[in-house]
Amino acid sequence: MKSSIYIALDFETKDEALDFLNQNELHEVPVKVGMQLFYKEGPSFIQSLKEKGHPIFLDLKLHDIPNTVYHAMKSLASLEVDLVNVHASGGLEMMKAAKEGLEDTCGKQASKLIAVTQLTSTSEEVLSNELLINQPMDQVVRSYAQMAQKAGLDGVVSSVWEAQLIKESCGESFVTVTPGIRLINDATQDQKRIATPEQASHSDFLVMGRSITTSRNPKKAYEQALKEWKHEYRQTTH
Ligand SMILES: O=C(O)c1cc(=O)[nH]c(=O)n1[C@@H]1O[C@H](COP(=O)(O)O)[C@@H](O)[C@H]1O
Repeated sequence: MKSSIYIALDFETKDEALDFLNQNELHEVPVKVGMQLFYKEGPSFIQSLKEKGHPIFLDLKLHDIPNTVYHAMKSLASLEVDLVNVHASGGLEMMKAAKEGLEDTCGKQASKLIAVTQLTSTSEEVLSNELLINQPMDQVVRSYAQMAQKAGLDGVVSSVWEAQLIKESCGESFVTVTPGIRLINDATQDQKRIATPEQASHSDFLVMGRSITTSRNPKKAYEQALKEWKHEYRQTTH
């Protein structure tokens, strides 16, 4: 998998999503399909995106008992997308079951599996006051990432601000996927742990929705994000 930016297709219908991609000439770009569109349009939409050559992150964030997650992943495996995810808070056994479900269907060719550590919409305050987790965010994210690695997963979702710690703890090949990305001066909206593409030097993949999809010029916004991110890449790796 080449590092890239997944555009979050958080639209109401497949027609809206496809029009967005066509009108902005975003051909074959990596896309993320989440609950909003998948619940409405289902597997046939995934198939049509694949036929158009888009790499796909199917973001359904499974979180249930291990047996249910195992069978759900068996169903999702047959869609043969690039990336699927679960919530790490489902625990070690659930994550192992998710991986088994994928591999029992597709073997080593299965979709890559990643776990959400803590949502980028969760602040330190919410972590401690609502979720009653009394450890700093970066420690929680690190230990969920280590648990995901122990379960045999390929990587995790976190904010940009924990990506370096994850790489240090789990190794360079453990994949870091970071949403909560905003171009400079864009509104934060419901996100809490945001960063610009330029700050994302330890991310293997970025996920960007509204900064691109609601931009006046989405293609330009996408290219701008890639440029800022890759610039940072060059500075840190050479
Ligand atoms: O798993 C995800 O993709 C995800 C995890 C997370 O912690 N935060 C997060 O924002 N996301 C997704 O990433 C996208 C971010 O959208 P924007 O805030 O519009 O850029 C949404 O589709 C979210 O569902």
